[in-house]
Amino acid sequence: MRLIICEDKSTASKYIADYLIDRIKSFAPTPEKPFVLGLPTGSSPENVYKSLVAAHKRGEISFRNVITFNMDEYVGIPREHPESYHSFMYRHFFSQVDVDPANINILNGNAEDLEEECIAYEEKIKRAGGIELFLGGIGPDGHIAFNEPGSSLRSRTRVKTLAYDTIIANSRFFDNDLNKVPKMALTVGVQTVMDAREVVIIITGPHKALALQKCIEGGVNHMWTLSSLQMHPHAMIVVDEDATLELQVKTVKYFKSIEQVATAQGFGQALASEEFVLRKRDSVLEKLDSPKSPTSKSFLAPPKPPLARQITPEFVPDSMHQRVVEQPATGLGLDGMEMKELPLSSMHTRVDSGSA
Ligand SMILES: N[C@@H]1[C@@H](O)[C@H](O)[C@@H](COP(=O)(O)O)O[C@@H]1O
Repeated sequence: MRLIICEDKSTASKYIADYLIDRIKSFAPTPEKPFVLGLPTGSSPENVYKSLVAAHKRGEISFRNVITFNMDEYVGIPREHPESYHSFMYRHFFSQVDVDPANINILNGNAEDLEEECIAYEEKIKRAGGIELFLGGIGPDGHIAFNEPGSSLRSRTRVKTLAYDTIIANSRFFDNDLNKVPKMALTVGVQTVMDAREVVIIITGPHKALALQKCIEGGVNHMWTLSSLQMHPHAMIVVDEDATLELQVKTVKYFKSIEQVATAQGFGQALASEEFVLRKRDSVLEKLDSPKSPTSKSFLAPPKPPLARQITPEFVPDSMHQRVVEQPATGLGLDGMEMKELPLSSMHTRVDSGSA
């Protein structure tokens, strides 16, 4: 893992925007070989989008051959709602760059079948060749996308009920009214993020310092879902100084020193070769297209027949003894034991009357 410590939020955002531009340019995407980019919402990436838009307007970067997959979306608020993640993305990014609308993917929180929507999303990511780079932010409780504390680290795209902390944190976008904040969302899973070839996370502000500390210095733990990144071969967390407040001095020194050495030696993120990635992508597509491949619907449990309620039988009061089935006298007693085996002696005869 790399931890890039920047002076403040705007430097951190600029660092990420420049990094993304370099990555996309050196990938040289084409319609046949698009760059697949995972994207977040939230206040943390806003300045990243601003820098990307500015670079695009200066003619420095094109998103024509970029396919995007957003991390999450609320369930049950209209797409046009100003706080839906659809609106956020169009406002801050998509409407200002040359991304092809057909290449934009955002979960539909109003889908008729939410479960199917999530399964189809996972399959779409696979068909696009997997995510090349997933950009993300975190909540103050260390959640990534909407993978709240306690989420399985193997989770995939699904419906998620939001944690109370998240509802409080996000109420600032809903007139500080908890009742207006949606209580559920669709989100990519921790494993969906982990499957990306590279993950870049932005964390800024003192209110996220504890989460950063838990995620970097603590163990891999489902209560701080970002900590799963410890298992990712190409993870980079970009932070401002304030976010490092809870880290040990030696942690900060270590990460700063490895970056200094990397800069001095002229190397950066060491990713697997492109050839390797393309080979892997082809084998995934082959599997998906094989007749044995589970289609989206077959991941679901077989449809259950509708609940048929039996008509309640008429209640006819009777006396208890009528319900006892009369047994023919067989000479059998309890549990089919022959009567003669039962020790039917009176208690006093069983008392050992031996010496007093
Ligand atoms: N689902 C989103 C997360 O993807 C995002 O990382 C988080 C942080 O938002 P902010 O950057 O505004 O603190 O907000 C929401 O919970």
